[in-house]
Amino acid sequence: MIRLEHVSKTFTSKHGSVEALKDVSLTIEKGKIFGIIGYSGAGKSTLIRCMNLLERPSAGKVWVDGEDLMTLNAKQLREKRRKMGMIFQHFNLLRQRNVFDNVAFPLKHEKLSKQQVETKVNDLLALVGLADKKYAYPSQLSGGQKQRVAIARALACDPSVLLCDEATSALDPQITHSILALLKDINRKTGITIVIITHEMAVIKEICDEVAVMENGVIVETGSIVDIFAKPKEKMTQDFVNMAASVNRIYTLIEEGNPLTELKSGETMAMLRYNADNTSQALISKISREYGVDSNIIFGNIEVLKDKPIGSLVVVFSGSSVGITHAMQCLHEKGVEVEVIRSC
Ligand SMILES: Nc1ncnc2c1ncn2[C@@H]1O[C@H](COP(=O)(O)OP(=O)(O)OP(=O)(O)O)[C@@H](O)[C@H]1O
Repeated sequence: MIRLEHVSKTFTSKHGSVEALKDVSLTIEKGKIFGIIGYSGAGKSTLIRCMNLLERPSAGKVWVDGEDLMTLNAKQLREKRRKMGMIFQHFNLLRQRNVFDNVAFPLKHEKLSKQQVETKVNDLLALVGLADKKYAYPSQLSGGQKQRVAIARALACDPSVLLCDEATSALDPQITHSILALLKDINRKTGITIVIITHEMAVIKEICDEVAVMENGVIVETGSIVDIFAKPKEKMTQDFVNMAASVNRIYTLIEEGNPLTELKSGETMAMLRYNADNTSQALISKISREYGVDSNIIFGNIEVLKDKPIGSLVVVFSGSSVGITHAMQCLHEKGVEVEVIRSC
């Protein structure tokens, strides 16, 4: 388990100081895949680097598996970090060493025989699907293959935690998918805790159990992936959720003045977010029957997250203004989040 308590980090230079983290508290349960999302400069990298003290917090405590990292001396911290693997956006492989030597590199402190190292590295390369690239050099590998080597190297000392700093940001969507599938598989097989920082909600959606949303050095919202996608509370979270869904195109279409988004007098356009608890109910027919409100669905998408259907619809309601108000109230009472986009 990772626990941050009131962690702050201020960078000071001759140009002034930057408060990269402001009183951040966070608990990541053992065995979870935990995502941290935010725009550039939100403080994500600083936060993940505080988890293994690559960055030392200016204030606060960092607990990993019951140990307060801030109290460890340099040697103890080195030991601890060996149990906390880390991978990076640009892989950070040793260019002059082949794949085998890159993966074997962290094992030099492990007091293993040559044969044991050989077996360990072969097992890790098999795990990441690179058994046939043992003698290749990083320059001979694709981006996805380099990240697989980095993952094997990060797992060499059997860590309890794997920290992923924008690990898929340099990869195309298909390779990103395969790397995330690999991380998920490793999490399932080994029970390792995985922390992922990213600016892409698609990454969070594909792999994480829980997510924290960061803005200006603060965690603005945290929760299970299902709750965050179904009921995002903060504006920043809503923006990220919309970004991952095709329904967010509605805002671009409105800006572009697309005829699809034009409303007639008395119409209201709304975003409806529904979750597993209300997807099976015929709510659109219900509001039509009970309040005489027609619903024209402009966009819709449904996802299955953690085996639960989560969906969003962009709908234009028409009917009497009282009817529309009651219809939206009724949807809200049934657990559907209703956000009015525009009315005419
Ligand atoms: N070593 C440093 N010295 C001074 N300021 C820093 C340092 N590292 C980060 N910062 C500042 O701290 C803030 C948070 O940076 P950080 O890299 O943690 O954000 P981020 O969310 O990871 O952004 P990105 O996605 O662009 O990497 C930024 O304003 C950044 O300029």
